[in-house]
Amino acid sequence: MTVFITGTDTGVGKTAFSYELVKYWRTKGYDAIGLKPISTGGREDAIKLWEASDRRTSLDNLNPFYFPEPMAPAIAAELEGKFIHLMDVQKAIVHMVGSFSHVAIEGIGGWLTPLSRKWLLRDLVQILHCPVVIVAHTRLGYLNHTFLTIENILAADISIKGLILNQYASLGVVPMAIELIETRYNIPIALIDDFGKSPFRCPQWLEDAASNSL
Ligand SMILES: Nc1ncnc2c1ncn2[C@@H]1O[C@H](COP(=O)(O)OP(=O)(O)OP(=O)(O)O)[C@@H](O)[C@H]1O
Ligand SMILES: C[C@H](N)[C@@H](CCCCCC(=O)O)NC(=O)O
Ligand SMILES: [Mg+2]
Repeated sequence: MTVFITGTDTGVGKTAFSYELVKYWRTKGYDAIGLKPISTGGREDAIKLWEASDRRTSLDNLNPFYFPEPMAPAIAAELEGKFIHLMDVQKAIVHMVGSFSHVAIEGIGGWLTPLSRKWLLRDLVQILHCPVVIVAHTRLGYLNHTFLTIENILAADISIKGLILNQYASLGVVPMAIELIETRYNIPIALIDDFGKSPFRCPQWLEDAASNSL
């Protein structure tokens, strides 16, 4: 199975979640890998996913496009005199997806992050035809960001596997907040605590999807 891990913003826990998910899949015996096709401002995310993936491929395969400036890829690439071609990114991802049983592809920033003057992250996911998992950090304002993200994904006809409400304990996500999301969009939700406090538990809906894919 392949899932695209997107978020409501940068810094919401996409890497943290993808890292735990890939490690979990591997402990279950799946040949799983985490990809970070595009990164800016360093390769830390890619290195984390590389470690979770037991370095089953090279760092360059896992993270083929990287730019030093910590900005939107469209800007970081131009500052280097480069341009991100959507088809090149798609090709690099498809090559990896074909070699592993379980793949978590981490996006970059939020859902509409610009990859170039022409393309957004959404366009990449559209041509990949893979379902998304949305990670939302539950700091105040997350409901608005979550609704905006969900609505845009659905409008693009992309399937949503589920929503991760990350570090929910810090805000104390209340039952009504969950109800507001569930009744409006009818998507599976998982609450994820701080990994320092409690061990990772794979959301049941992701678990079911993973075993069904074999
Ligand atoms: N559930 C969690 N438990 C502990 N730490 C977390 C958790 N979620 C996120 N963090 C921490 O919060 C910070 C931001 O998370 P992370 O790097 O995963 O965000 P991101 O969405 O991948 O950001 P980017 O857009 O830069 O890729 C990191 O220091 C990460 O370790
Ligand atoms: C620098 C950040 N950490 C991240 C890029 C975030 C882009 C945000 C773009 C924006 O919406 O302004 N890079 C990355 O995930 O590789
Ligand atoms: Mg990240």
